[in-house]
Amino acid sequence: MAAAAHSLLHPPAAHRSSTPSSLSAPAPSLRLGLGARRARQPLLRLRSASPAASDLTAFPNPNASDAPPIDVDAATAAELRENGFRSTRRTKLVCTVGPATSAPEQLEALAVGGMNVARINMCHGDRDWHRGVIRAVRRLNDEKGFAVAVMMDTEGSEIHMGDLGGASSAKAEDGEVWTFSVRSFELPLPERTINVNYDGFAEDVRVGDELLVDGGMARFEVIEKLGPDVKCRCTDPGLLLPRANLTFWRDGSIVRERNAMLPTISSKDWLDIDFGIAEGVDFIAVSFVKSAEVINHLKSYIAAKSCGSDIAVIAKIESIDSLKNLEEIIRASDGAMVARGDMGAQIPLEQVPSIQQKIVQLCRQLNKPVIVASQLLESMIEYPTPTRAEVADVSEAVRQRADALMLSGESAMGRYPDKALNVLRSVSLRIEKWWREEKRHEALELQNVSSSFSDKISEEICNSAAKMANGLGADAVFVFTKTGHMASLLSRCRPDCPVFAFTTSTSVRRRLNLQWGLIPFRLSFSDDMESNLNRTFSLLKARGMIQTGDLVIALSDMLQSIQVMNVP
Ligand SMILES: Nc1ncnc2c1ncn2[C@@H]1O[C@H](COP(=O)(O)OP(=O)(O)O)[C@@H](O)[C@H]1O
Ligand SMILES: C=C(OP(=O)(O)O)C(=O)O
Ligand SMILES: [K+]
Ligand SMILES: [Mg+2]
Repeated sequence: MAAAAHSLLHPPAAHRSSTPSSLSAPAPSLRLGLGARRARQPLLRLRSASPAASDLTAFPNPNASDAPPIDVDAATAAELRENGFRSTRRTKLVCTVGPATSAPEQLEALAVGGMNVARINMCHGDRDWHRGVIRAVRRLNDEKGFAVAVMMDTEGSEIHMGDLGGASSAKAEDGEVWTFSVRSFELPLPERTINVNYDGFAEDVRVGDELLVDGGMARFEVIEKLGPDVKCRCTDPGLLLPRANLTFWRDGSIVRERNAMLPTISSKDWLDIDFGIAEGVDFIAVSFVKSAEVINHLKSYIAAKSCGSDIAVIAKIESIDSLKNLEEIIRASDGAMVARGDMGAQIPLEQVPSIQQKIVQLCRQLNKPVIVASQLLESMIEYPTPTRAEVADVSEAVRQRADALMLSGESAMGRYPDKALNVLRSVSLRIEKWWREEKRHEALELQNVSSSFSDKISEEICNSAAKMANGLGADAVFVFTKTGHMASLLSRCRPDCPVFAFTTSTSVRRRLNLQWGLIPFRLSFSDDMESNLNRTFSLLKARGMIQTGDLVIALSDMLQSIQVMNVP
């Protein structure tokens, strides 16, 4: 992993003869004549007095790898060629991969359809299956130039049912008596019997408690306790799915006895995390986060274990505790997920929309990417078109300008994964366009997020560049960034035009793929902005992705500069 990332810093084969000192001279392929010279004369240049951070300086290695000069996928290139900058999709799309989408050709169809991040849910599937999916996504990226990131979502230790002995679902009818038990059974399971993963379950529930499956997909009343077995009568019939979440309620409140003491990251989760680190996943989403402490703990664990490779930690906001400690959790994390499925099982449903909006805004203030998840297109698990209400829900998340939308069952086990993805794509495009044209988005007053002076400069540069881009009607902002930080600060401003983020590392490129409005490219570059720009223009022009005359605002985190220019 570390070795692979390192080799990506090497310049492309075509520039093998370059040495650091010769970088400002145009490389042979950059003899563009008049156009190239024009690019070296920006209309405006602002440069801060602060010296460039030394760790941001690129030193091309003369033993270059055979990496192509720029990594871009065919789907993005085609989109830019056909529709131009203005109509690229800004909202990112996360697809949960499951039995309906795990074959290589199904994954490719999702990538072509706009999947930016593939999510694997560790509640389901086994190690070999997960490994197969992660490697298939990597292969797709290597062979087809995609930058699909992989997100591993932990199981967490909340109470849930077992896997129904292999059945894909079970139906509970009104009045039926079912046994919920912590015993382990031989297969096949006795009729109307459900395993529960939490040993304290039978002790904690009381006769008269209400038991909700997945927040109300089915309801039971506890009628009798017999040692490890709890007999429950179905009061609201419904479908039971493998590993469905269980909550129990007493006098109208959710009961959180000893289960509130369960660790957020279970021992099984730690093994999964080790596996994720070894396989080089890009994101780890932590289920049922209760405090910032667990996020800090995981981040130090990853730093110690992964020798330099950077895995981002996403806090899933889905429990009452996570709402109590919201701001400190988000500050500690690299991003958040509004996990509306379990959240809706823990708080009254009518509170979910306002909490969603609050989390989305808070994440933007704190410069953390945010994903809106669960039931966006739930009916498309079975039907080829969404309900009007689902389209309205997706539109609202896009209007709030969340970074990303997520499919769960729709892509994991639904009948129409590609159609569901296409609905997210077309609704995002339409709403984004509408809001841009009508200038309908409320101007969010962005507070300062930077602590160091150097970061403050970057932040001010990004805020100004976004404002200039809107004011000048720029076609694109280009940002050359090593760590991705400046790209994320630009994304936070939600400018009217797309942001082309050029980074030397494939892992940074994949991580940026979760963030609103960023089109990430892998490119080796130097700290000479003029030569970077010339080279980038020529590479993108050769692919038909930009044209002479396009108005570009270019930033770099090496020089902390802003340039405004027309593409030569
Ligand atoms: N790896 C997998 N193997 C089998 N089924 C899966 C897998 N991932 C997801 N699913 C199915 O897709 C459904 C929706 O996925 P998701 O929302 O991630 O899980 P959950 O419903 O457990 O929260 C799951 O209930 C499960 O039926
Ligand atoms: C995304 C969620 O988590 P999971 O699918 O893992 O339950 C959720 O609860 O909304
Ligand atoms: K999960
Ligand atoms: Mg959940």
